[in-house]
Amino acid sequence: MVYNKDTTEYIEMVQTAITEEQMAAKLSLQGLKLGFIGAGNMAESIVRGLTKSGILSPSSILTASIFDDRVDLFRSMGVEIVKNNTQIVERSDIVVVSVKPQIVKEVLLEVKPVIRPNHLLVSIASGIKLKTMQDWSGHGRLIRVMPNTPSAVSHGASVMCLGEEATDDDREKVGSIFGAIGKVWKDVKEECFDGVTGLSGSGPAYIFLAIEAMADGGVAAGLPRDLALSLATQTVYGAAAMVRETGKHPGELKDSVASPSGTTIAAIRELERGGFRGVLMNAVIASANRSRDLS
Ligand SMILES: NC(=O)C1=CN([C@@H]2O[C@H](COP(=O)(O)OP(=O)(O)OC[C@H]3O[C@@H](n4cnc5c(N)ncnc54)[C@H](O)[C@@H]3O)[C@@H](O)[C@H]2O)C=CC1
Ligand SMILES: O=C(O)[C@@H]1CCC=N1
Repeated sequence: MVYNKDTTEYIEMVQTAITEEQMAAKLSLQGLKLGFIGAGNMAESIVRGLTKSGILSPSSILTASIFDDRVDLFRSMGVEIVKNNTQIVERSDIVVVSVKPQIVKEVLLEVKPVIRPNHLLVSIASGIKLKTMQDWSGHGRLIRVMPNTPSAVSHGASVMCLGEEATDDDREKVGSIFGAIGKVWKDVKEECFDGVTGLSGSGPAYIFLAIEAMADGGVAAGLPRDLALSLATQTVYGAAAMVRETGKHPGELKDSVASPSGTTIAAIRELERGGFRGVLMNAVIASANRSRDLS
């Protein structure tokens, strides 16, 4: 789409520095109401990312919460708070089910009487399959998504899988929502979802742990705490950017840091002695197995 410089969309694009693609996504979501059943950490990350992207205004988003502090937090972001889960569905076009997997059945049975054919249900619950969601909700217009919390700062990783009655337009709309808060893989087979949960769903926590541990190492080596934490953070950020932007294999990039008989190879020897790679691999598998158990 090429914009005429006099259109309001073009002026808004220039003023807010959003891309043409983001503007097209924004226009496709105009007038849409997005409801969240479950106002927890992941819902908060999605809402923060969406608000930052400008693709949806906070007033187009609604939720209800059973805990006052969560209500206050979402209200402070400009989100509309309604009385209960039933009202969320009645007032929304797309409803994101963002409660713990153990609660999904209860909330779907609760809202089932007010689900209409025009509603699109999106589940982000780990382990709960599309078929199970369809059985509980009596609704086939479903999309399953596995996002992650870096969505809050526009660096999320989300994968999607369509239920049998979801349309191409549903796919594009949900793709635009999650694409506005990071990268999205729109057509991932449902059988990959446990592995995705183990890798990118839970993965930010492994890296937060690594950043904390590297900073602790810096402190142990005599650095001030704030410098150590800033350096650990920037090092992880820079390493991830290098893998992404050079397209090189991480092994090749690792080799370029490790000089013969130098400091890095001495450190890598310690990591290998501690089973670093095996531990990380096992962490991904443990999370994937837990996701499988939940289904
Ligand atoms: N936290 C994360 O990094 C990710 C979470 N997920 C999935 O997102 C879902 C939510 O996870 P979190 O946000 O971490 O959990 P959370 O515990 O922070 O949020 C769940 C929210 O649901 C609310 N809730 C409980 N019962 C309710 C009910 N009957 N009706 C309405 N709300 C109710 C709770 O008050 C809470 O605020 C889970 O299914 C999880 O598997 C998926 C990807 C990443
Ligand atoms: O810990 C959990 O169960 C959720 C799912 C993926 C990340 N957090």
